[in-house]
Amino acid sequence: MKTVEISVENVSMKFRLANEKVDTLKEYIVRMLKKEIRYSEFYALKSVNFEIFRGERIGIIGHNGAGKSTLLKIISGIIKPTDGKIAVNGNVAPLLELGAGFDFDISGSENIYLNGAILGKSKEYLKGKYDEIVEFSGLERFIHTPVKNYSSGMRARLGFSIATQVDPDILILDEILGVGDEQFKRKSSNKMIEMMNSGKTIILVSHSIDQIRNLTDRVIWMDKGEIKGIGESNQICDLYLNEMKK
Ligand SMILES: Nc1ncnc2c1ncn2[C@@H]1O[C@H](COP(=O)(O)OP(=O)(O)OP(=O)(O)O)[C@@H](O)[C@H]1O
Repeated sequence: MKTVEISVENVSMKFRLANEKVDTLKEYIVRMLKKEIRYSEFYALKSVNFEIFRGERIGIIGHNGAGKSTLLKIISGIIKPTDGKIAVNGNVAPLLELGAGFDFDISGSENIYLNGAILGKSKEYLKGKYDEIVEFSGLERFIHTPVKNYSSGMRARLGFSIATQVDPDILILDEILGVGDEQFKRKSSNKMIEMMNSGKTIILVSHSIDQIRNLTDRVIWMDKGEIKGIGESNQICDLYLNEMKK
């Protein structure tokens, strides 16, 4: 029997957009206190419903601004929807904001335990994975240095290594992007492709229709915050490409 791993029920995400341009923070605060700023409501997602089963590889496609990243952030728990329900059965490694949970004042080594705990892993488990994480990151020499002294590329490398080496149940990717320098980019892309073929539940957002066809089983096509199509990857990609030609 298929096990539901992620269920998204009537999920909407409303943002408030300021109607006027305000140049400085001071002006913004003054005008906000005087209630001079008018907002309009904008739905990045509107009553979205679907289920994802364990072990499925799901692609999400759609134009710029269709709501794809917003949906990934909601599934990852980075933001909460303004309406609807989301249930995730398993631990999620969102490769969206790498190292988002890092504490900059403590070392890379300590952050492995901190970030690993955020991903739902015990200290004992992380001890067993520690050497692999450090080795994959290639940051052996700097692992006891505070993260505030890392370059952004070094932080991304450590974040990527933790997220992928802790064996997450669900992997969420906004484009298969390689992080870090050229050598690490190749290594990280290969790692992602290996994970995509490993039987895990995967959600991949991509503008590359070839990548979506090759790497996913089912596709959700988002359009202006709503699901325009959901089904077998080749079928939905064909519909999407046909619509592009119009
Ligand atoms: N924090 C926010 N505040 C206001 N509007 C937002 C916010 N985040 C996203 N949006 C808006 O929500 C809509 C959907 O954005 P989202 O990033 O989910 O689109 P996307 O499908 O991932 O686009 P792309 O392909 O360009 O990455 C866009 O119109 C965007 O401007």
